[in-house]
Amino acid sequence: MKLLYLVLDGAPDGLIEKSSLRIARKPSIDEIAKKSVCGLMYTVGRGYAPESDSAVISILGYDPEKYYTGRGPIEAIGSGVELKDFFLALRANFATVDPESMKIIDRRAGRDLSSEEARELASSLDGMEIDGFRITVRASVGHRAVVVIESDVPLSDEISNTDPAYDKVGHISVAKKDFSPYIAECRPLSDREDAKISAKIVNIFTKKAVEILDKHEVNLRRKKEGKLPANALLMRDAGNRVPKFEQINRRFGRSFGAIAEMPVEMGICKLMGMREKKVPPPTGDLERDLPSRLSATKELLNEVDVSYVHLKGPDVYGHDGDLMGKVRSIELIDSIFVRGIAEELDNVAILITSDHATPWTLKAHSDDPVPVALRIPGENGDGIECFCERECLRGSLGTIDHGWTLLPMIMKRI
Ligand SMILES: O=C(O)[C@H](O)COP(=O)(O)O
Repeated sequence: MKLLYLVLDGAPDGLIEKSSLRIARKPSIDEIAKKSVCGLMYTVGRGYAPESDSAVISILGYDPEKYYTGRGPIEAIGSGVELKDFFLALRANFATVDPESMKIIDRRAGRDLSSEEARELASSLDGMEIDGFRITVRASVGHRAVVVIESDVPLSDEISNTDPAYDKVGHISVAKKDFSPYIAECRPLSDREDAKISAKIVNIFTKKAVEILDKHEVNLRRKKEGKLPANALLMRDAGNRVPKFEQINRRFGRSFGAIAEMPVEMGICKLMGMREKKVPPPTGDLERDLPSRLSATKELLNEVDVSYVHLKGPDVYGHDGDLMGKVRSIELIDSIFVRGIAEELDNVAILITSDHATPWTLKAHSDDPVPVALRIPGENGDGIECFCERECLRGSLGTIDHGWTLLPMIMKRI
């Protein structure tokens, strides 16, 4: 039996009264959930407020503690950057800072940076040399970018983030509830010489980037237009190795395909050997974007056994603390995407879940468990009323402590 694996990025808000999933009018999703077995899932593990990368690796069946090597290399691959033998890759955000004090005014430069503006800004930094190391800077979607330090010798990834919103716990980065609003000094996390070198390059690059970006014509124009300048790069999740996954098709004996909107998810799916079904980059307007996701999914369902579809929408509103925006994004996913695909799913199992919670009350990822609904045609469901945290809490799947156990269990059932 085929499977549609639908991930609503950041949709959950936790077991709170005003949960977007509870408030949103989503008849198509709720209809599926009613016929599903349901539960709650800690996508990485209890106590982790994961980023999308470790969470997606986990819900695709791979323990991130064993496989995860940092977001940087994954974002680089998802952004089409060629990684040579020795490198250090970091996820970056174009952000707005006070260039004197390095105080962060907005971690995402107002979230209105166009991909064209980001590309122009990235190209002003791309190819910079620092102490003989060449720096590649590649813009991806909106405020997101990747920085790759190329080297002839191995570079250590044991360095801290300059983005204060995320902390490294081992290799895995977790969102912080509170943080000091300044660009953090990159620190070596070991006393090895190569960690000190990596940290030094990152700090020099960070300062040079602010000098160059603050004077860049794109930012002079943005300031004139009353927009925030994207005059800094916040960096996080350094990695010097590409994760090696057993190819997912071989692992589960089924063909997998992926539709995703962000380089990080596309990078993971590419590394697992999934067929990539490209869609236009998100415009920030779900009504405009969802039809192309829907048509691509209909095609993918005919091409592979398991279609992994990762929709970004709700996460953005969670980060911005916008409850009604988040509710609206879920309602649009329901009315355009899920209602549109429902007629194709008569003999297809569907799994609906999320990679992590991004509570609008927190404006960040949280360690709350995410709801799971698995509908297998011909099998009875739990009859829950609505796809949300509280209803799924009482589902027959119970609480799944580690997301990477879910897919292996499902693949045995369908
Ligand atoms: O949108 C993304 O890339 C991440 O999910 C959140 O990252 P940000 O907090 O840096 O925007």
